[in-house]
Amino acid sequence: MTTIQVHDKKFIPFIAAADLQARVKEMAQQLSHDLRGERPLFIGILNGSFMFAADIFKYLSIEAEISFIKLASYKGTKSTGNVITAIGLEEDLFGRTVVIVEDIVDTGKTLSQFLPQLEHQQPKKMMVVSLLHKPEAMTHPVKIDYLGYTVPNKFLLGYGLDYDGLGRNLPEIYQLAE
Ligand SMILES: O=P(O)(O)OC[C@H]1O[C@H](OP(=O)(O)OP(=O)(O)O)[C@H](O)[C@@H]1O
Ligand code: HPA
Repeated sequence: MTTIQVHDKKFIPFIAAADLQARVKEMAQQLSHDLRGERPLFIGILNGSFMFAADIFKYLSIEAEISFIKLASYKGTKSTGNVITAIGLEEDLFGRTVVIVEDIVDTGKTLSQFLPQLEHQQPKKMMVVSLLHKPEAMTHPVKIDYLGYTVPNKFLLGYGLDYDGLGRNLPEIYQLAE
């Protein structure tokens, strides 16, 4: 792994592909243990989570379903601020064990606005799995039930994470060079 350039910025290696795979496998084993017999529904939040969701799902050893949704944010009224809606959620969550899969919880804004909407459907349990979390950036607290890595408040790239559309295909994670 060496320094790379994407658009106008330089990125340095942060988490190697083999380390990521080992950590994702560990998380999947923990989930398989904790959710045995539940037939959980995994919901990946597009676009960023596609690679992490595919890998963690591949390593599960229990019966499970997976679906993906895209979140769209539009300006609500002044009092509600931005409103986030889910596109593509066809499953009924009532009574289900639901596992939300994110690549990163950064400020926490996305999930803190979106999770209450899913709770309306009255799932039996809802939990959050995130590969990465930046505690220093958190302005909207979100409970993460399964976390891969706590990371510093620096822009990350690769393994699903993009910089202006590019870099999602990288199998390792890079950090913006100072
Ligand atoms: O905690 P937050 O500050 O809300 O940030 C986290 C969100 O940001 C990223 O998505 P983004 O909106 O960049 O869309 P993308 O997944 O399509 O890249 C990421 O996949 C999370 O969904
Ligand atoms: O660090 C990041 N990199 C790319 N996309 C992101 N979305 C939230 N945080 C990040």
